[in-house]
Amino acid sequence: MSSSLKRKAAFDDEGPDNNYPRKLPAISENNQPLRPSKTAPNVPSRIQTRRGPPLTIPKAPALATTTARRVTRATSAPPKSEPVRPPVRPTPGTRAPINRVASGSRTATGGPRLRGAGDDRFQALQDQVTSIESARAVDAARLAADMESERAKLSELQANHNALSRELAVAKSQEMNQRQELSNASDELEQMKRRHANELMDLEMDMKKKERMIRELKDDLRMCQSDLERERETVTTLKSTISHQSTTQLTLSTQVTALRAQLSALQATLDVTSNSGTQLQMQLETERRRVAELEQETRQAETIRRKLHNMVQELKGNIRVFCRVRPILPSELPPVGMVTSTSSAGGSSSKPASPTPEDEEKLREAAKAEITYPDKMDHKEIVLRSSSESATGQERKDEWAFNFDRVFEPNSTQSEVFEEISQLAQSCTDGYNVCVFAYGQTGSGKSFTMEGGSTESNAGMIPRAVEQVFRVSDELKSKGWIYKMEGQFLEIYNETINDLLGKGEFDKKKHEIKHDKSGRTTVTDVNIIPLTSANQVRSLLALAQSRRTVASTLMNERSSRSHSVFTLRILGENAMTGESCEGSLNLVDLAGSERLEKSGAGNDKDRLKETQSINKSLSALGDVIAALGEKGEGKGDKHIPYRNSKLTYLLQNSLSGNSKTLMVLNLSPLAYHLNESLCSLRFATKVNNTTIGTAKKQIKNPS
Ligand SMILES: Nc1ncnc2c1ncn2[C@@H]1O[C@H](COP(=O)(O)OP(=O)(O)OP(=O)(O)O)[C@@H](O)[C@H]1O
Repeated sequence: MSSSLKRKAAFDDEGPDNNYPRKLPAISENNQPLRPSKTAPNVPSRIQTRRGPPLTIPKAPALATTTARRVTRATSAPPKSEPVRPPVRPTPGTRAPINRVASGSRTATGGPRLRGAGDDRFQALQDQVTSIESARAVDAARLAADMESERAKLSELQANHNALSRELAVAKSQEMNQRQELSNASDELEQMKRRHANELMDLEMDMKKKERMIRELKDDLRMCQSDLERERETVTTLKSTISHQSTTQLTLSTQVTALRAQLSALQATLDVTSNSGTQLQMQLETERRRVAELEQETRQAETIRRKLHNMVQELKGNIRVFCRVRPILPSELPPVGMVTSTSSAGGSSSKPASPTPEDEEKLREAAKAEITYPDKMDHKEIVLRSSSESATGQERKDEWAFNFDRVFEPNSTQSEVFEEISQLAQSCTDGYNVCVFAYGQTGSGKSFTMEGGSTESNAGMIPRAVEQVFRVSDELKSKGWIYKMEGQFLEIYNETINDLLGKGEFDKKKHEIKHDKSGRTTVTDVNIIPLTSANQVRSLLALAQSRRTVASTLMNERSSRSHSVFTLRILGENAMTGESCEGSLNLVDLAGSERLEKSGAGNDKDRLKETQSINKSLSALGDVIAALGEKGEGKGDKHIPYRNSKLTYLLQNSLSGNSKTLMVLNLSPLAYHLNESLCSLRFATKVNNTTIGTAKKQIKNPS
């Protein structure tokens, strides 16, 4: 049995589904009642009670016995003789007959009515009891024997039972041990599982870490491979370079050897020449001193050149006049069809024909005033002619000849005009005040001469002069001169000064002209722009022009009805000689000089005012020039009426003292403008004959 238990425990332990110990069925500590022995089915309860726990459940006869015993105690008399009936053996489950008899006897004892029958009955019962008693005795003996055998069996069983109990106890303790072991093992297993899970987790983390490391290493590897590839390429390049250089080195080392040989030869020569070197050093020193002397002489020569240049300018006369006649413009030719073509037969055709080149030329000739330039050498003379019919019907021919410092024909270029002016522009870097006027009637070419067109070739006097000043100042840097330049651009319209480089608030701001004792002229509240390049000046001129154009939409052709004055101030210092100078270049585009009746002002009040103020300022200019001329002729302390107009007052310092003034007289080539041209020529002659300086010009051809 213990082996079977062991086997069961082992099976439980080994069972595929039983990972955990299964609770074994409880074995009762108390002995279970054994099944009733087949050999002693009706053991009386009394015997059983005496000898231990009953082996069988007491049966009905036991009850009958109890009842009989009670009856026996109640009646001590012996039962009447009656045929003994065999005792009725109660069959299991049958009780009623005996009970009924017992209860009937109890009732019978209570009443006299039942006494006779009862005695019989009692006797019968007594007999019965006796028989039962004897049967019982037999049964008891048999029972005792059965009991004995049962007891023997029982003790055998008991022994078996005890043995089994011991085996069971052993098995139990073994099982307990095994269970303990099992529980320990399962605990251990649990711990192992936990450890395993932790280790697994650690391993997974490790693995992830390692995978990451692998990835990084792979990346590194890739980079290293590309680096390696590059390095390999570099190495290849370097190898080729090295091989090339080793060839070069070989060549060079050969050359070095050759050069060393040359060097030693030269060393020998040097030794020979070193002696003469000392002599050359001395010569060099002498030459250096000579150079310094020459430089000093150059500087002195520069100062002398300035003086001579000034003298030449003075000898030419301080106010010089150039006359320039502009070409006829295509727009000034008479409209096509006005002249009958000469090629048309009979000349009577009323139908207009397209003009031939000859006709064009004739048209041009007819429109042109008769102007000639007889002095082909010096270009100083201009002659105007006109033919008209006198009152008597005779043809009258008039001729006017004028002499100026230079006359420019219609085909002359801007650069040719500037060539003559450039010396004046240079004077202002020498510290002189220079003033260039453009004078002439409206449309005669003043603005073209002063400002010019947009291309390089037709740039006017202002941009060219500025460029020249910058160029000369650059050249003079080598002689120690450093120049600073600044510029302003003003307009005088109806005797009001406007700042063309300001905000364009024309005729609103009040500007005043001031002269200080050092001969410097300033205008209040105007923008003075530091100038750094000729290009910058060009854009400033364009800005001024645009401001004037804006204003002209309000005031109708403002540019021809106002004077414009561009002033470039130059401050120079020579650190070598310690000299300093301050000069200015005033470039003036005067308003149209036409007379009142020609101006077309008529009843237009504004035009009338404009023309009057133009005339006032131009005649004031004439008066100033005349007064200066008289003063120059030595007519004492002649008053110069500078204050008569804003223009003359502004240019006061440029018209006197060490100023060099040039007037460019612009003339229209049109026959229609002949009279205006003559007026301008007369005014210019007056100016030209004025000498402010030491030399006086002769009047060659008074008109
Ligand atoms: N030497 C020249 N060569 C070619 N064209 C010229 C010359 N002089 C003037 N012109 C042209 O004649 C026209 C009038 O010239 P400009 O405007 O300079 O005259 P102006 O005297 O300044 O007139 P305003 O007094 O109205 O300003 C312009 O179209 C100009 O281009």
